[in-house]
Amino acid sequence: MSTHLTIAHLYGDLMNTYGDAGNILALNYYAKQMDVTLDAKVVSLEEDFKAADYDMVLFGGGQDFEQTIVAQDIQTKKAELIKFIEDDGPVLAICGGFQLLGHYYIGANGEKLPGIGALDHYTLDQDNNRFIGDIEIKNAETGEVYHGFENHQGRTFLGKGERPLGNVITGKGNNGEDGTEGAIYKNVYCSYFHGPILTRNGEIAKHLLLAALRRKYPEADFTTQAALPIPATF
Ligand SMILES: NC(=O)CC[C@H](N)C(=O)O
Repeated sequence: MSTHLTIAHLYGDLMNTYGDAGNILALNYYAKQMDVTLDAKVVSLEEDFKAADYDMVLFGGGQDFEQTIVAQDIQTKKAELIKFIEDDGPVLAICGGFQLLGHYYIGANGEKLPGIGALDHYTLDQDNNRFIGDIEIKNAETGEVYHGFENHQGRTFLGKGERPLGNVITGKGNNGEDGTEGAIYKNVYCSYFHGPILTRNGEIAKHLLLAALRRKYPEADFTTQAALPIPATF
């Protein structure tokens, strides 16, 4: 059976710090082994996002300047993005993208940027400091250990219905206080990990692809794809 997935790369031309676009290369790598073809389309400023047109959404990180622009434009896509998420659409949101899926982000200059409140977290600023460095976390449900590199000013606090992507082993994570990193809500995976995250943590690529396949092809059997081994990168 031939399977195909269409990915919306949200603001891929603006929110592309630290090579987050490499996540598409990683998805392609795993999709090929799962016998799935992919196409990814950048959906940027003043372009329509229709939930029904996509099987997955990627939303990368960005600097405060780009985030200011995106925070305004994304309000026009808010209703369809929430529809996609509530309808179990798989999403990967990194750093600035993670922040803008929540209620708000306070930038380094103290400006409060609105998010879309699709997830219940919020992000505060910090005084003249950033969390920068290698990070390692462990997911409480699967026991999977993920590796990445974080570089963020924002301090995110999770809300209702969200569980962390992992608990911090080394590094700072969401806020440097509560030991959480990232968020999972329905099929939405959020993280501060660059690296990019999927090249270093193939399990997450697999979770996203399987979620998209099962949603798009509910009658099909993806046991073989689910058994795909993930090469260790360390
Ligand atoms: N790497 C990023 O996406 C950074 C996001 C945001 N500008 C922050 O500093 O927290």
